[in-house]
This record gives sequence, C-alpha cells and structure tokens, in this order.
Amino acid sequence: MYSVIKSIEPVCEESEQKQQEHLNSLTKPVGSLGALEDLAVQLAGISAQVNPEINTPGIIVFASDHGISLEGVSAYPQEVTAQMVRNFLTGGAAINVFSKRINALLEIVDIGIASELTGPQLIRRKIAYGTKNFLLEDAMSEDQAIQSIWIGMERAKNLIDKGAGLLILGEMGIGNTSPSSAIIAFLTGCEVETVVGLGTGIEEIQRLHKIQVIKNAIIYRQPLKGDPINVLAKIGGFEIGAIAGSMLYAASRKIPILLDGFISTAGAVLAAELNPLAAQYMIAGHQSAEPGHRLALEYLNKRPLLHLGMRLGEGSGAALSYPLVAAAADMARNMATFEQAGVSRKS
Ligand SMILES: Cc1cc2ncn([C@H]3O[C@H](COP(=O)(O)O)[C@@H](O)[C@H]3O)c2cc1C
Ligand SMILES: O=C(O)c1cccnc1
Repeated sequence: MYSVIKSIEPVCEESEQKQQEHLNSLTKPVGSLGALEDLAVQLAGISAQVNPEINTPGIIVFASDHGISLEGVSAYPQEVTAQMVRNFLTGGAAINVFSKRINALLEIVDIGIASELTGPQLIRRKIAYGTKNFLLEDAMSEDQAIQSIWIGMERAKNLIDKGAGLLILGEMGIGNTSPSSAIIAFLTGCEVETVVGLGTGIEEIQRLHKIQVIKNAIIYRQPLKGDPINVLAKIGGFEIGAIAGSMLYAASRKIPILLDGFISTAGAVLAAELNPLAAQYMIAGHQSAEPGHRLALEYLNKRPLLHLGMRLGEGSGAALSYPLVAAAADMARNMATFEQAGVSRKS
C-alpha cells in the first residue's frame, strides 16, 4: 500500500504546456472553450501525453454501513444500504442508468454492509458488518482502515486492467455523510457547522443534532493530525477508505479521477492527505448541495464542472459530468488547426 502511495508522480508539466500550445493552434479564438481547455490541459498532464484518448470510464460503488447511524443522523434506516445494493445489482438505481448512458464498466463492492448479501455481480470484500459507532468508540481498527484502502487499490487495479481509462468512485452507505463531515471538518479545519448538511433530507433540528454528534465525536476520539490512517480509523468509514485507496492507485497509474459528491470528496481529501500529489489527478465532476462539498473542493483547489443541486452520491454526479471530460479530450484530438483548415489567425 505504501509503495503505491509513494510511487505517485507529479503530473507532466511539459505535456501540459505542449497541450496548451496545441489548443491555441485549433480553429477557435484562443481560450474560447474556457474550462474545457483547462480540462484538456489537465488530462495531458495526468497522462503525460499530448492529445490523450479517454476511452472507457470505470465506476466502482463501495457499499458499507455505519454504527453512527444509531445516533439519528440520517433520514433513512440502515437497512436501506443493503436494499439499495440489491437495486444496484438489478439495475434500478440512478447510477445504473447513468452508467449505461456513458457505457461505463460498473462494479459494486460490499466492503462492510451490516447484513449478508450475495449475488453473482456483487464483489464481496466485507471487512466487518458495518463500522462501530464513532461517538462511543473508534469506527474501526487501524488494521481495518489499512485494509479498506488496500481493497480500494485492488478494485481500482482490476478495473484499470480491464480497460477503464478514467475512474469514478461512488458509494452507498446510510449515515455516511456523518463520517464524511467529520473527516472533511477535521482535515480541512473548517467548522463542523459549516460542513454538515441535510444528507438524505433530515430536518434542520436534526441537522443541529448531527452537528453536535460530530463535534462530540471529534472531541472524544481525538484523531491525530498528520496521521490519515488514524483519522480514518477513528472517525471514518470503510467505503471512504476504499475510495481514497482507489484514487491513490489511479493516480499511481496516471489515470484521471472524476470526483463525485460529498462522500467521494471526503475520500479525496483523505487520499490527498496520504499523498498531496494525488490531488493533481482529480477532476471535480459536480458540486453537491451538501454545503461542505464546496468547502472540500476549495480545499482541494478544484472547480466543479456541473452545478445541478444534486445530493445523491453513488457516483451519479461524476457519471453525468463524464461526457464533458470525454468532449475535452475529443476536442483536443479531433479539431482542425488553423493551418489544416485554412482559417486565418487573429490579425
Ligand atoms: C434510497 C437512497 C438511495 C441512495 N443512494 C445514495 N444515497 C446517499 O445517501 C446516504 C448518505 O446520506 P445520510 O448520511 O443522510 O444517510 C448514502 O447512502 C449516499 O450514498 C442514498 C440514500 C437513499 C435513502
Ligand atoms: O453529495 C453527495 O454525495 C451526497 C449528499 C447527500 C447524501 N448522499 C450523498
């Protein structure tokens, strides 16, 4: 695990520069494609190639349960995690629909669902039957935290080896906006009040309770600054560790990572804590309605492509933004230059 984390290289500045020069030679006013041009330049830096091709996207949905859900922090009961995973397996969830739309490779992983689930399509990597309630005890042991990151790496390797040229990390886990809020507040230094939102749709009074639960949990657990494994173990979740692991692995293979919403970005913040270079490989797909998402993206210095007011997770917002990423790569590869098309340059 640590060898993967250490092996991440900075993105290639020379490819970025050459890509920018190439974009400036294409038949459009210089800079007129705005953020799409920045995206094309970033893709060149990530792949260390000019005009890289983005082929098949890969989506991994990590599903897990959370002991903290006993504290009344979600609008839905814990059994919805397993029920939704069944829905993923039969193709009825939002991520199934959006994944099909972009012809993605889609994989569903049980990394810690509280009940027993089987199915030929389900990848079983259960670490435990849910995390512990981190208001009362550490969410998991440090060994389990490392295991979650390791599983994320293993699944990312599997999908990249199968041909995924870009990774989207999604999740399902009732209660998981709580560990995500705790991790983001703790690692970014933002106030818990500004990070915590309505999740699946709790009332304002319940949000105030959720804030108090998370504040107390951080005080009781005393996560260690500068020790991301300790932070994950004390106030995290199995799927958040796996998301971080997949992201770190993708970065080590120079594969772009398309961030989804609040939980996916909590994994991203954790990954960046393990190696800040990983952030260079991340693209923000959208900005979720969860207020802490904007703060986490700012911390990672990422500008989201879409603002659709979504607050679903599963990888859904990232999947919807994928066509823009693919279009940026296509634009760089396939547009004609002024010379090729016989178009006059700026006078
Ligand atoms: C039917 C249903 C489908 C979902 N798909 C994603 N989530 C999202 O909501 C959950 C997090 O919100 P909280 O922390 O408030 O529980 C996660 O499972 C997340 O993936 C869903 C939630 C529900 C209810
Ligand atoms: O932004 C997200 O990913 C999100 C927000 C609320 C609930 N579930 C997921």
